[in-house]
Amino acid sequence: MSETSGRTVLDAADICVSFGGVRAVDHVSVSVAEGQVVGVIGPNGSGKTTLLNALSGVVPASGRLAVEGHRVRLGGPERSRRAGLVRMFQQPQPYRFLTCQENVLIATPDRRARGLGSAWLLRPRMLHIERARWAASLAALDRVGLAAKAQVPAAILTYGEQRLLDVARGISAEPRVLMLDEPSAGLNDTETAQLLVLLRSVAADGVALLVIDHKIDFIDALCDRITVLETGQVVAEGPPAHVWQDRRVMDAYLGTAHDA
Ligand SMILES: Nc1ncnc2c1ncn2[C@@H]1O[C@H](COP(=O)(O)OP(=O)(O)OP(=O)(O)O)[C@@H](O)[C@H]1O
Repeated sequence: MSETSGRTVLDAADICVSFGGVRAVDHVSVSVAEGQVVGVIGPNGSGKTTLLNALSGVVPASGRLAVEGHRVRLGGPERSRRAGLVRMFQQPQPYRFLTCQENVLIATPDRRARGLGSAWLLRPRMLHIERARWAASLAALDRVGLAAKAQVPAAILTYGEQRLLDVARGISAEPRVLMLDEPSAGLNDTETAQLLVLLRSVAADGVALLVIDHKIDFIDALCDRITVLETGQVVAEGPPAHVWQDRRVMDAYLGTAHDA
């Protein structure tokens, strides 16, 4: 793990989300550089998922969002997606009756020329593009260790494999920012360690990662920086070693043993 000094890819400032009288996210700012992994931790109900929802455009939010220096208007999932934000959910969400490869293929950007002219006149080119998409989908499955299961239905994968399939789909969507909500949930220690290596390799490709998780060892080993939320507000931020020294974080995560 190293703290990168790449250019900023995700820059979110002053993000606020309210549900009726509840301010779920309260003036939260977070930025992630190219190749960097930023963790978001905090107690249940502290606003972590809602922050990701705001950045993905699926809940009404105020504040400013920029991806690679380009402003993205909040509140539109398509706008966030077009800007390069890709979101993975708490529960793996494969299409259960499609094969693993088909699951990845439908997450792959489709750059085919459209229209009747394209369909016929550009046929050789389209075939070439389709072959490349199929090869890329297999490469993504290989990268997460699922190449041997490319042709089996997603329904028969274990829970851990479904998570890996989700990561393969995320990578194939060519994200600039990959946002993961509790990716290690339900994984055993070996699977969690494999996921850590995989996510670091995705970051090494230059993708900016924003990761919510409750497993502190996983977050500590994975992240370059950590943002800690409590009741919707940032209460600590910085490299892991700095954040773990924060008294509020110690109280919340390490109990009161440090007082002894
Ligand atoms: N759609 C919604 N409608 C009303 N309130 C909501 C909604 N979504 C979240 N909340 C509230 O917003 C606050 C933050 O919830 P959120 O799910 O973002 O927390 P979290 O930190 O992700 O929690 P957890 O770790 O349990 O997933 C909570 O008080 C929650 O009840």
